[in-house]
Amino acid sequence: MKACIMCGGEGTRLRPLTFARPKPSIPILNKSSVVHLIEHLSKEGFNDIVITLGYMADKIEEELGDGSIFGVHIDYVYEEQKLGTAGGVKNAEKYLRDEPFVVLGGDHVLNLNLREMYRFHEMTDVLVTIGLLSIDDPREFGIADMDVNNRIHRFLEKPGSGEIFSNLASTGIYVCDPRIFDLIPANTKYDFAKDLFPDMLRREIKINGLLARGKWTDVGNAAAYRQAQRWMLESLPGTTIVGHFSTKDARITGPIQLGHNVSVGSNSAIVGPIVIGENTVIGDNVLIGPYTTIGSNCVINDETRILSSYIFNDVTIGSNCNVSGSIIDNGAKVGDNCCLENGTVIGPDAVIGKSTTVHSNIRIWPEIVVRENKSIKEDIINESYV
Ligand SMILES: CC(=O)N[C@H]1[C@@H](OP(=O)(O)OP(=O)(O)OC[C@H]2O[C@@H](n3ccc(=O)[nH]c3=O)[C@H](O)[C@@H]2O)O[C@H](CO)[C@@H](O)[C@@H]1O
Repeated sequence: MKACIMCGGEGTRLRPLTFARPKPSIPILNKSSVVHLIEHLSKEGFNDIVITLGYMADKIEEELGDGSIFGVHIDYVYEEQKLGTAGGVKNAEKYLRDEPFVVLGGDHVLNLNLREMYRFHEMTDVLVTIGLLSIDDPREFGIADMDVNNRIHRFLEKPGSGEIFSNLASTGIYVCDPRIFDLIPANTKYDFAKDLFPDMLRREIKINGLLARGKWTDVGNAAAYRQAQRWMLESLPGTTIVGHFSTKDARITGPIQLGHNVSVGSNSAIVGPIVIGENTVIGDNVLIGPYTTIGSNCVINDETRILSSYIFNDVTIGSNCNVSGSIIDNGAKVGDNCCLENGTVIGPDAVIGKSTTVHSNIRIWPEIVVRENKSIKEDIINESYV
């Protein structure tokens, strides 16, 4: 079966994490999210994959190659200009002309039964079946009004208040018949949700919906990213500790997944679910709480507390720090006695001077150097803000 993954977007809402990488390459459990997606597709029998690329195309292509290590075959198509979601898929038409195919976003994290959705679509004569989920606040999504026979009668992209006629949100996962290409203009910016679906409904061309079962999120912003990490950590197997570590007397409670050569100092406590990459060094009297991932080659110094945070590779955190609900990108350095409050996002290679407090939901851009003893209350996007 065929799948098309849209990876052309710039991921501006996830800055500063998308300065150094495209959105699908942001790590979940220390592995690019698009790798998890390809592994899921492979498991579900979608072995023939085409990926549409735009922003930082080479990063994704380098990482995935021809797909053989994941048991799939991958072709790539490139967007010279922004083509939107449907326009991007139209650009891949030559790979998708001969049988129904599923379309997904490169930032999707899911365990949905896609094969079931594909089979459902095959039993109908419609051009597109939209995967729908019931969501409490669907304002960030397309919403659909669907009848008991799966037919969609209304569709509205990102409804404003007073326009929310349904909480059935489009997952942005579509099973399409190749005849759909006749409805999408070539080399033109054109979206499934903003252009194609409203046009089809206007022309009374049938669209089906299917209530998806399982977990799904798109990693569109930092909050969704944290949720995706949480889900994936919850799926770590039982009480196991996988991997190699050395310690004198640390208390380690699973589930924990460790890379090679992790060392944990004296009297430290690590409480899973947690993933730690290789060669990471954790000092004495450190507490690492549940729902945390730490990448490779990191150093966490003595007396520090890290809770529900996602720390990428080559990061150093000083001693006696409090890090809660934060995301810290590659190569960043946090000095001693710092406090990073919930929702902090620190860009790659940024430096936070010692005894600094970063207030909730603050973002610090790459390579910024914050001096000592600061209290950071607004986003730092260039040196003059520090
Ligand atoms: C307009 C559109 O389709 N909206 C849908 C999209 O919104 P959403 O706002 O999430 O759409 P995005 O702009 O994130 O684009 C979705 C995907 O398309 C890719 N992309 C985007 C633009 C582009 O020119 N090239 C490209 O490849 C992005 O990398 C991303 O993977 O997904 C939501 C679910 O997640 C749905 O509820 C929305 O109905």
